[in-house]
Formats: sequence, C-alpha cells, structure tokens
Amino acid sequence: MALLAVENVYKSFQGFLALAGVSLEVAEGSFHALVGPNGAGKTTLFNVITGRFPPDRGSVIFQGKPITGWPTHRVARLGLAISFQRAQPFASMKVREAVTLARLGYAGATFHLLRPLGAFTEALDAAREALAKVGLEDQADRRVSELPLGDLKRLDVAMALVAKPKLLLLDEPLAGLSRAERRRMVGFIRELLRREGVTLLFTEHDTEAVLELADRITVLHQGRVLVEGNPEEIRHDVQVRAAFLGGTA
Ligand SMILES: Nc1ncnc2c1ncn2[C@@H]1O[C@H](COP(=O)(O)OP(=O)(O)OP(=O)(O)O)[C@@H](O)[C@H]1O
Repeated sequence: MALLAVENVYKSFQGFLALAGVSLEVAEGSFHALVGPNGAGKTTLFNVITGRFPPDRGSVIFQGKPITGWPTHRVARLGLAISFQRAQPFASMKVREAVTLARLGYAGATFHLLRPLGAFTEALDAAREALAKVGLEDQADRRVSELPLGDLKRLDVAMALVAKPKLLLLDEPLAGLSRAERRRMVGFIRELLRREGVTLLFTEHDTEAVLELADRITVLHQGRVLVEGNPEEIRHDVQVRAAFLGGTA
C-alpha cells in the first residue's frame, strides 16, 4: 500500500484547469520528486494534498485513509507535514520559540488548554530535539530574521520535523541557494530523512538535484502527469526533455 495516493484529482481556478486528473502514489520510504515547468500545477497539487483547498474532483488517501478536503492541521496530526517557507512569518522570534510554537500548533489547542505547563515543556523538549537534528542547536537564541538563507531552510525543515511526520512535503527546498549550498542541502536532506525514516515528496526546479535526490520522479505538464519513472528513465525520456529538461540532460 502506498503511503500517499492521489487519485484522479481535478482543480480549476476561475475556469482555468490547473489539475486535470492527476494520479500519483508515493511509496513508504521513497524520495519522490514532483517536477515540471512553471504553472504545471505542482504547488496546486501540494495545496490539495495538505488541505489548503479541496479538489473539485478526486481523492487524497494517506495510509489508506481518505483525507480529501481535510483541514491542514488535521492532516498534519496524521503525520503529513509540509515545509512552505513557514519560518518567515516568525521573523521577529527566536529560532527556539518558532520551533516550540510549531510543536504547540501540531499538538492542538485542546491539549495545551488542559495541560498548559506540561504541553509547553514537551514542546520545548521537542523543539530542542528538532533543532539538534538539523544542526541548528547553537542558533537557538538567534532571531529568525538574522539567519542566513541556508539556515532558514534548515529551520523550515525543523519546524516540519517537530511534528514527527511520516511524510514530509518540501516545496522547492533549494530555491535561492548557491550551487555549493544546494549540494550541501541535498546531502543534508537525504541523510536526515533516511536517518529519521521520513518519506519525502518534493518539488524542485534544479534538475541535477532532482536526479540526485529522488528515487521516483513524476513529471507534471499543464496539470497532467506526463510521465513517471526512476531518475534513469526520466533522464532518457524524450517527452520530459522537451517539456522540462529543455533537451539538455
Ligand atoms: N489561487 C489561484 N488562483 C488562480 N490561479 C491559480 C491559483 N493557484 C494557481 N493558479 C494557476 O494554476 C496554474 C498552476 O499553478 P501552480 O502554482 O500549481 O504551478 P507550479 O507547477 O507550482 O509552478 P511554479 O513552478 O512556477 O511554482 C498556474 O497557471 C497558476 O496561475
């Protein structure tokens, strides 16, 4: 059974069909890339999966359970976490506070209303652990706004990992980084998620990084799945080269 299955999902915006019958399966333990040119529908599909908006048709199934249209916080509590540059709204906070708040958010309001102190202590511990996992423990007392971009991206990952997810969704985790930083980030993501046993679904425009990190790749084009395969198959696919790789791979 796939950890995540998207079945025949449609989504349109004011008559424009952004997703036109997308189906996708993410196997447990895999690093699955969702690629395609600008406007292909990648972010829209992420938003449907995480419940930011419901699809017009089709379903999303996580661990065999239909979660179509569930609100984001409910999806997150099941073990599906997303990192969408989430640290940025926390710019004026300290790094430790941002991760602690993220943990309290996942734990849910009922929990911390009933046990305010216990929940807070648990969240602080979880935040410390998540920061250690991403190598930011020595930055815990810095303001989020003071972090260089590479560290900010690690913080994004920490804020998602603090929920102890089974599946992590990363939207363009390498965007804005230099070539050297991108290489470091690929190694960091691979080692961390393998160690934690977290399955990954990610979007990324850096073809080289996608081919290096992913073990499964789905190519979207104009709201449809153009092709799916392993990195070798995708590298050699003529349609993919024309639509996404620009014939250069
Ligand atoms: N909220 C919205 N309202 C109207 N149109 C939207 C909305 N969200 C997405 N779209 C449109 O849907 C199409 C798919 O957009 P989406 O952001 O999913 O593509 P993408 O593959 O993530 O692109 P990129 O690589 O540039 O991030 C685009 O044409 C976009 O303009």
